[in-house]
Amino acid sequence: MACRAARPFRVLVDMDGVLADFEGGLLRGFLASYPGDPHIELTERRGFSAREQYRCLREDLGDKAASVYESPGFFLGLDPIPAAIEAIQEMVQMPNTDVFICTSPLRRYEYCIPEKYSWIEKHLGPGFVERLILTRDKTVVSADLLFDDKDVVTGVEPNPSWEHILFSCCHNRHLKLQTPQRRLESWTDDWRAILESKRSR
Ligand SMILES: Nc1ncnc2c1ncn2[C@H]1C[C@H](O)[C@@H](COP(=O)(O)O)O1
Ligand SMILES: [Mg+2]
Repeated sequence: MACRAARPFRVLVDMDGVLADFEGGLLRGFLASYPGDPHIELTERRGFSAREQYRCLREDLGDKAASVYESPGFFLGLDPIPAAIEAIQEMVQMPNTDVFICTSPLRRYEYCIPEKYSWIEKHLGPGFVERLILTRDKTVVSADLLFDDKDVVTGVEPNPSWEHILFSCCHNRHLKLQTPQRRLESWTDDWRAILESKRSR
C-alpha cells in the first residue's frame, strides 16, 4: 500500500476583527455619518453583531450601523489590527505551514468583496491575494487551526477539522471560555506557542 506524506500544517486566519479593525472602522464611520445619534463605545460592545447591538440601543440605529460597513471604501479603509501584519508575514514563512485568510463576505457584497482583495494587496502584497478564501461557511474548510473573533463559528459541518482559537476583540472580551477552548489575546501574545502545541498533538 502506498504511503501518503502528511500534508503541511494548515492555519486559517479570519480577517475582520483579527487582521482588519472592523470595530474601530465602524465606530469611526458611525460617528462621522451620524454625529447626533447615540453610539456604542468599543468598551461597551457585546455580542458579535454590531448591527444587532445598535438596533437594541434604538430601532433605527441597526440599519444606520450597517449603512456604514456597506458603504464604498469601508473595508479598504480599515486599519490593520496591531501586530497582525507582522504576525501573518512571519507565520507564512514557517516551514511546513500553509496559511490562508478565511473571511465571510457580507450578503451585500458589492464593495466588501473587491475591497477585501484590495486590502490584502495593500497591506500584505499581491502574493497574499492567492491565500484568500471567501466563504459564508468556514466549517467546510479543512485546517488545523482557525483564528477568529466570532465566539461561535457554525455551519453545515457539525465537526469542523480545525480548532477555533478565539481572537480577542471588544465584543468577546467579557466571554468566559469553556475548557478546552483557547483564546489569543492579541498578535503580541504567544500565537507561536498555539501553533506549536497544535502541531505536536
Ligand atoms: N462585529 C461585527 N458586527 C457586524 N458585522 C460584522 C462584524 N464583524 C464582521 N462583520 C461582518 C463583516 C464580514 O463581511 C462578515 C463576517 O465577518 P468574519 O470576520 O469573517 O466573521 O460580517
Ligand atoms: Mg471576524
